[in-house]
Amino acid sequence: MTPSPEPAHDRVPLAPFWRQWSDRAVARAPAGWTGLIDELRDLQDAAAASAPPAETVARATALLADARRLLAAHTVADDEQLYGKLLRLPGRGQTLSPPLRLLSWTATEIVGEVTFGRFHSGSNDAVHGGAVALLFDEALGRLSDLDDRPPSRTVSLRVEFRSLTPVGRPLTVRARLLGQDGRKRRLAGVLRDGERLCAEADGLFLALRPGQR
Ligand SMILES: CCCCCCCC(=O)SCCNC(=O)CCNC(=O)[C@H](O)C(C)(C)COP(=O)(O)OP(=O)(O)OC[C@H]1O[C@@H](n2cnc3c(N)ncnc32)[C@H](O)[C@@H]1OP(=O)(O)O
Repeated sequence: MTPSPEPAHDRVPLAPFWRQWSDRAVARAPAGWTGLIDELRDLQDAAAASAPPAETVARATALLADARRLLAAHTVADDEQLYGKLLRLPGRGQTLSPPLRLLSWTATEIVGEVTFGRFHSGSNDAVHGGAVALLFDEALGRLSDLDDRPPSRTVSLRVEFRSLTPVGRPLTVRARLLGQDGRKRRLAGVLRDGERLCAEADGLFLALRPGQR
């Protein structure tokens, strides 16, 4: 696999399993679905950042309950859900972890950009450590399963927090495949704010056997 000539997240090569998984969700997604997910992400940040008066709390709670009832009327099994499966989109259509935008990639390295919102703040405008681990799981997992490699699962993830990870600024994440030994893939990642190292991680991913979920 050669480095991408025109880096763009939606051109990241997907292995057959993930391409099918993602394309099936794209085909079933109704018009406006990605707008709903973007709104949900903005809502999480707005809720985390606000200190509203009681009338606003009551109105927002009623609106949220309405939205929840509308969506819950269309609950489906995990296999049929759309959330998190749009792999060609930064954030892949989910709000658990902040959108990871892949800027460049080879078979053994990806570089991406991420901005944490207030929703992922732990305290003092610093990102919660668990959210940093979430980002690494996402970035290392994405590289682990890139190209034609069979799908894998994280079996071990170790994170070292080197300095505070700021909220609201574009950060760079770099993941590398260090080696493969049978089903085992060793990966490492770094998260930087400009030149400053915020955190680094190493992980072990295990390729699933055929039929294993
Ligand atoms: C596209 C979206 C990107 C997002 C990516 C997100 C990725 C994730 O978060 S996945 C979710 C979190 N991970 C999980 O839930 C995994 C839970 N674990 C499992 O399901 C199982 O352990 C599974 C299926 C991965 C492997 O089970 P199984 O096939 O029975 O493997 P098993 O025989 O136990 O182990 C295989 C080898 O790995 C080794 N191994 C297993 N776990 C570990 C570990 N934690 N540390 C070190 N080695 C390990 C074993 O020792 C064994 O080594 P050897 O072959 O040398 O004896």
